[in-house]
Amino acid sequence: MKFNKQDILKALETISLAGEGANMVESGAVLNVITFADEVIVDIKMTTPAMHIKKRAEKDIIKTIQERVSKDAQVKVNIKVEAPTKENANLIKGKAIPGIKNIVAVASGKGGVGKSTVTANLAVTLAKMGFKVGVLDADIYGPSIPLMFDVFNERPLSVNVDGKSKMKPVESHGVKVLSIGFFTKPNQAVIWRGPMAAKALNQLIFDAAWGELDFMLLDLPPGTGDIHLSIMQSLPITGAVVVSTPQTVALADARKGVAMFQQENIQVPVLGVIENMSYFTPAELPDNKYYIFGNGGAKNLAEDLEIPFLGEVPLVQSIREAGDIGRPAALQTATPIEAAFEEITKNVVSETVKRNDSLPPTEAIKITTMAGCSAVKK
Ligand SMILES: Nc1ncnc2c1ncn2[C@@H]1O[C@H](COP(=O)(O)OP(=O)(O)OP(=O)(O)O)[C@@H](O)[C@H]1O
Repeated sequence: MKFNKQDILKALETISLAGEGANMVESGAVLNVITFADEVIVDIKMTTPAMHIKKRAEKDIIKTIQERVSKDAQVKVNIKVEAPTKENANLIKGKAIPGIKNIVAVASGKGGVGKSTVTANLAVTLAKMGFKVGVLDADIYGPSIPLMFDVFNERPLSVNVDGKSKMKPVESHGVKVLSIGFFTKPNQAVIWRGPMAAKALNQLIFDAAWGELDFMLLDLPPGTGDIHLSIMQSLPITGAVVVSTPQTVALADARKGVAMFQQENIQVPVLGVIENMSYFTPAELPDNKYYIFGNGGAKNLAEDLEIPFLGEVPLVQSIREAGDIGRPAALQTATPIEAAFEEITKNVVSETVKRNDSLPPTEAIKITTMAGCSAVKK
């Protein structure tokens, strides 16, 4: 006996997949029906890999065909799972900026965890590796990058580029720097709404003569407020790095930070988590480690959220001192601090490359200088 394909389709029109209003023929879930002797093969596609929903669909199909067409039908159901394609998922938003290949936002949920310190050290390490680097200090609440690069008394000059006046970033330690702090008075609390901050930052990016950059690091304000939403939605951010200490309160805020980037209307890929102040090491006992804020918290968080762990930075007096005198500690050669930042920076570069590779070719922004990073050699 051979069954009629139309009868099978008619039977399948009486059932729908869980969560879908239309019947499975109308919704396009039924891909194909093949009948051969007493066999009926139904190919369907689903958007969920959930086992119990797959099982239920299979059971419903078999039951319906046997009830409505023939109880002798030997029904086989093939289920193909197709994840829904999210529009604009992980695409770079905003206008691409000529000459700037990657914008990496450095964020933290909690304040004071060392986000600016990490940004400054990442920047000088990238520059040492041969990348062209810029830092844009977007921390409107407490712009500390000018201090960390010893340029707090400087102001960007105006230069003429193709007949237009542009701001020339200040240069220090091989890194181009612009800060919102150059334009606000010291001791003045800045009260800005998100769109205002985003507009000011847009100017610092688009109306500045950055030249060619492999990486622009964006030092974000702490927290997860509307400022962040505006910045993320209006600037073409390649990816974000979240800095946290291993302390429970900082980790809880870092989790919120990651969630913010992964939010439906933001979708900035998270390149990973960096743990700062992982352990304290006194200068006179360099082999001793004291886990003041807890042990391994950020690594566990990264594992839990299934995002890369980019590395850890110890709490050492010289990092603070180096920041205060405006010469990031990673510039001190042949030190464990230099090695720690090199490791983290390599991881940031390789995660950026991976992220760019997973974009459609038209959107992909490639890094051209691969110096110092084995992970990017192809
Ligand atoms: N690993 C470290 N070892 C020693 N001191 C550190 C370390 N990381 C940061 N610091 C010090 O901690 C203080 C806060 O760091 P930083 O300003 O980088 O934090 P932040 O997260 O950017 O702060 P904010 O929330 O104000 O933006 C600074 O004095 C800095 O020098």
